[in-house]
Amino acid sequence: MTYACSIEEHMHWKFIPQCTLDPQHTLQEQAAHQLPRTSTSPTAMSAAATTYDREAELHALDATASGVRGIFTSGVTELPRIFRLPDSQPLHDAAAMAGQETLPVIDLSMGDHEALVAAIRLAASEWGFFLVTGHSVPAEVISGTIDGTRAFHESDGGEGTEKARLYTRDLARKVKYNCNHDLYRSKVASWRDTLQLTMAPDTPAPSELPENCRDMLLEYSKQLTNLMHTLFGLLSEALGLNPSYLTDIECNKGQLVVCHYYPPCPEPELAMGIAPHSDSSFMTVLVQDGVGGLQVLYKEKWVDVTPMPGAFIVNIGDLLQILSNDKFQSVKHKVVLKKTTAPRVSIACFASHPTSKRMYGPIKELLSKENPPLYKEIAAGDYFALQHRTGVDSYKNKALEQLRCGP
Ligand SMILES: O=C(O)CCC(=O)C(=O)O
Ligand SMILES: [Fe+2]
Repeated sequence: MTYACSIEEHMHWKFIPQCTLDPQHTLQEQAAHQLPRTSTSPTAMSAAATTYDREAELHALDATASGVRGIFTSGVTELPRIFRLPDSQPLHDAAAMAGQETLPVIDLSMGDHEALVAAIRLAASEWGFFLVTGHSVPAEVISGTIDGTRAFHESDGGEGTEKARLYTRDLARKVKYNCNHDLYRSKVASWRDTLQLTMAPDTPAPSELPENCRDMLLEYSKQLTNLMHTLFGLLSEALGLNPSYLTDIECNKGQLVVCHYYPPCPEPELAMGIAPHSDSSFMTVLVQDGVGGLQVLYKEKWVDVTPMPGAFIVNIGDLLQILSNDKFQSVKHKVVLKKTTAPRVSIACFASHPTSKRMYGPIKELLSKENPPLYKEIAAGDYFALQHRTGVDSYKNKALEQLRCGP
């Protein structure tokens, strides 16, 4: 969110007009076409060029309206420089020390309710991340939504296409497709395209959704609202509150569904799928296909989230860390790229409401003399803006730090 957070996207962006370039052109051709005369040449996109106009190349990529997938299908064999991580990228050093631990797996269908609440409490406080099985989302809804996402991203771009219709950085649009929500702000672009849908509190008209996965997305959104309702109930109980507490304060009122597509990358070790970030949501529920690449920071080591068919990955967002007064952790995660010929698809569903004016701070019932509030109150919408301003870096969460009460 920010992703580098998905939801942060609501808070920024200048609108870039759509482009009608011939999708058959390679990105290099289009870049050459659009670069200023003083710029290098088609090779400006390549890693070998010694000087390059980064801004122009970002605009050239944006203008294709075909994202990273368009670069991939143009047949590049070298990673374009806009995606190249600096040699000293410390995050890669940390990636080298991958932890052996595995994420907790929680079976929602286990009969013992107390044991279930205790398992959620432990996972949310120690890891901030866990897998859930035994949920009631039908397998065909999950696989259908993943397949629909893949089909959308692999459909043609260019004039008159669904992709061109949806390609935008306009914050007001509820349904948008683009490449890197932070393309013009981040130092390094990520090897990823995204279809983003604001599904609640106001659901977009079905005609706004991509045609090939419209029904699936509506069904997925409904199922995820129900799953999140269950999870918020368990998390409320894990905090010692009544089960409806978190939904009563509207944690499940907003929903953002973010469908990521990571094309195969020519030099995966030099690029990033998603830079390290924590989610500014209350909670995020993610499903991934079988490719893998998601890593979670646990005890200062990056731990792989190995794909588990049918399981959802749940993580606590910053706003729930605030509400819980640090009883639950919002943890950094990132996506590394695999050496694979298969694209990766993941769908993140954020319980978040970036325009909400409702104030959130540590829950009063959790506070005492021994447990004073650790954070100031903030409106949900303002928190997203704060995270946007402060940015994210590898280990610190600057937005949370700024909200922390003084010593
Ligand atoms: O693709 C993934 O596995 C992670 C996505 C993510 O972290 C996000 O959208 O915030
Ligand atoms: Fe995330």
